Amino acid sequence: MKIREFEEVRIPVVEIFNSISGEGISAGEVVTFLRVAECNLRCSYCDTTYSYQLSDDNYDWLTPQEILERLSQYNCNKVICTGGEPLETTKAKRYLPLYLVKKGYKVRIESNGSCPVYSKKELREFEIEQVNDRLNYTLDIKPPSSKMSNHNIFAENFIKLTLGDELKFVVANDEDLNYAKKVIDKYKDILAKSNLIINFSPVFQAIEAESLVEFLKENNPYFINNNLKVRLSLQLHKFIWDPEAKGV
Ligand SMILES: Nc1nc2[nH]cc(C(=O)O)c2c(=O)[nH]1
Ligand code: SF4
Ligand SMILES: [Mg+2]
Repeated sequence: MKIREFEEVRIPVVEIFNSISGEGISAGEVVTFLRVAECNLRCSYCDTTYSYQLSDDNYDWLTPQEILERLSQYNCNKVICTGGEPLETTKAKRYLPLYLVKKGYKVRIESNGSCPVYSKKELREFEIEQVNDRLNYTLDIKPPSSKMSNHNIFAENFIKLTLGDELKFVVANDEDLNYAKKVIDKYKDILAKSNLIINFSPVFQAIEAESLVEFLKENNPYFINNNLKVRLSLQLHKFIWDPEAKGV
């Protein structure tokens, strides 16, 4: 889709709010969240089911121009595009993060890892030559407990990631940890080369953060030997606010 065509579409927006980024590399930074509707997955542990409950009162169908107007009220140049799934390939919402980059925002995309990151052609269509640090990805890798692990995209996406990008394993049990280890081992060379950060994040209240720390300590020699940057990531927003709260 070209930028001109994109300017004519409407996008289902669930919520826009300022908060601190709760997870990963950007944790603790004040950012504007832009949550688009709909998701191609149905994870067992989804904490944003309201983003895909199809009812018109849940979303506002906004034009790109209206989204820019809403964003400008938040006075922040950093946007986290989340959902739902922002990168679904068949939907116009896929191009919203590129549009925001084009308009001068620094954008991080929180994707479920089942959709391709942008191709060079898509960047060109939005008249973006070099993204540099204006566009970063946080890609989930869905483990067995999510029941969605057959949707993961691996090498084709990993190869396009660079410094400032990150992967996130949201894990609930030992089976998930073993799965994560296997994925990391299989793709360790690409992962090390891409300079990204690999986050381990516990499904809220499903696995003790302490046992995740044990896992990271145990596997640290392996991570170091393979030049992998691995971290624990807790969802700060679940500690600061009611874990069920929206818009935080
Ligand atoms: N504070 C805060 N940080 C977040 N990081 C990722 C979020 C998401 O829902 O994707 C999120 C969220 O909803 N709130
Ligand atoms: S990918 Fe994210 S929004 Fe979609 S079902 Fe899974 S947890 Fe929920
Ligand atoms: Mg979320």
